[in-house]
Amino acid sequence: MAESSNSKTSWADDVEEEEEAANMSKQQQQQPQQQAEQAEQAAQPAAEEQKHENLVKNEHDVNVTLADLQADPNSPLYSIKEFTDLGLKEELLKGLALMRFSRPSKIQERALPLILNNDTNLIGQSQSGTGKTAAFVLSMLTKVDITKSVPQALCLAPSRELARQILAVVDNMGSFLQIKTQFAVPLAIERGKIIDAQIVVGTPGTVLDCIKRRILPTKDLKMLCLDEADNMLDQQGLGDQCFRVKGFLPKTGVQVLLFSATFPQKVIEYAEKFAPGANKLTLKQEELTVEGIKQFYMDCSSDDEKYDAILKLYELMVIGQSVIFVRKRENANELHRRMTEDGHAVSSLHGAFDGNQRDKIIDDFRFGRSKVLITTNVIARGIDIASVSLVVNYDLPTLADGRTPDFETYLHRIGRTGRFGRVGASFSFVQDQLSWQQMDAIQRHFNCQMTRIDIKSDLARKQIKAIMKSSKASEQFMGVGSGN
Ligand SMILES: Nc1ncnc2c1ncn2[C@@H]1O[C@H](COP(=O)(O)OP(=O)(O)OP(=O)(O)O)[C@@H](O)[C@H]1O
Repeated sequence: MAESSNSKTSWADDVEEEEEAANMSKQQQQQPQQQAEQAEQAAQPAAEEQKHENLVKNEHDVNVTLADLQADPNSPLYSIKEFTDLGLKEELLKGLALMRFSRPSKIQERALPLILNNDTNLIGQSQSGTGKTAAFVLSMLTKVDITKSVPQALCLAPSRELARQILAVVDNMGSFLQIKTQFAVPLAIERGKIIDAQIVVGTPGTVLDCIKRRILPTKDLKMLCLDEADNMLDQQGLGDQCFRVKGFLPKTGVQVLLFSATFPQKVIEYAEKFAPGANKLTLKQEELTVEGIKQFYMDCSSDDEKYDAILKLYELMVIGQSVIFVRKRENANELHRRMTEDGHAVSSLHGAFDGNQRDKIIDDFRFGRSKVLITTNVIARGIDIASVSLVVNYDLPTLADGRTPDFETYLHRIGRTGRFGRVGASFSFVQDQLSWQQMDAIQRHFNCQMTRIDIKSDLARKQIKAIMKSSKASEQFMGVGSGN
C-alpha cells in the first residue's frame, strides 16, 4: 500500500467516518422508492434516444453527433466494433439496448476482449466519462454463473454514492439476467443474513467487515474490481482495506480489474502488486484531459470578491446543473449557509451526513430536483450525472498539506461534466499567490490553458451562458444512454 504522506484530504475521511459511524444493527436495505427512482432513471434516456441523430451545436459552431465522435479515431469514444462483436450474452445485449448504448467506446472495445477471453488481470485507464463502468460491469455480468447463488464478483468503490451508482448500472445492464446484487455500504446489510447475491458492490470498510463476520462468503469469488483504483490504493485507509479484502479471497482464480481515469506513476507500482501480471490499457499524459470541457478561471482579490463572484455565477449555474467543490466540510456548510441566506437554492453534500441523508441529497441532484450542489471531494470521482454542465472549483484541490495542488483530483472534479462526449465548462477561482501557483502548476501538468474570465463583465457572462446552453443542448441531443 502507498505511504499516506500525500493522501487526499476528504476522501478517506468521508468514507471512513461513514463506515465507522455505521450501526450494523440497524438493518436497512435499499429503499423501494430509491429502486423505483433508479428504474425511472434507466428509462429516461428512451425519450432522448428519439433525438439521437439530432445535431449538437457546440460553442465552436461545429455540429457534432455521438456517431461523429464514435467515428473519430482521435476520440476516446471511437470504436470499430459493435457490442455484438464482443461475445456478450444475448441478455446483456438487450440490457445495453435498454440503456441506449449503440456502440462501445474505446475502453469498452479494448478492455472487454482482454477481460473476457481469459482470466488475466487488467489495469484500465481512460478519460473521465468514457464508459469504464460499463466495461467492468459487463465483465462481472458475463463471468458470473447465475445458477449459483453465491457471491462471485466483488466491486469496490471509494464512496457510498459511487458504489450505489455502480450497483444501479449492474441492475440496469443485468435487467434481462436473473441476477441478484447486494449493496455493501454501512447500514445496507441485513444483520445475520449470509449474502447470496452473485454480485456485491460496496465500500471497502463494509465489505471487509462483512467478510470478517463471515456473512460474505469469498470462496466462490472469481472477480474483484476496483473503481477509482488509483485513489483506492493510494490512501492509507482505503488502500489498507482493499489489500485486506484481497487477502481473504481465493489465492488463485480471481481476476482483478483496476479502473480509473488517472494512474499516477507512484500508484502504478501498487496497482501492479495488487493485480500481478495485468494487461495494461493506459493513457499518455497528453491524453488525460477531456476535450469537451472548456476551462476558465477567475482572478479575485479577496474571499469576499470570490463570494460575490459565485453569486453572480449562480443564475448561469442553474441553466443546467452545477457542482461547486470546496476543500472541507466546514467550507461546504459555510458556503451553503451564506448562499441560502442570500436567497439561492443550493444543496450541500459531504461525509458528515448520514447515509440516508446522503442518498437523498444525491438523488435530489441526480433527478434534477436540486440544481446546484456544494460538495467536498466525496463526489469528485466517478459520479455520472449527464446534466452537470458546470463544475466550479471554489477552492482548488490540494493534497492534505493544503498547499500542493492535487492534479488527479482536479481532473476528476472537472470530469463531472462533459460526460460521454457532451460539452461542459469548469470555473476555478484564484484569490492569492498560493492559488495562482496551484493553478499555474495544474496548467503545466496537463499542458492545458485555462481562460481568464471576469464574471462581472457582460461579455464574459454571455460567453458562459452560451457554453451552458450548448452543454444543455448536448445533454439533450447526444441521446446517449445514462448509467445514472
Ligand atoms: N457505449 C456507450 N454508449 C452510450 N453511452 C455510454 C456508453 N458507455 C457509457 N455510456 C454512458 O457514458 C456515461 C459515462 O460513463 P461512465 O460513468 O462509465 O464513465 P467513466 O469512464 O467511468 O467516468 P469516470 O472516470 O468519471 O468514472 C454514462 O452516463 C454511461 O451511461
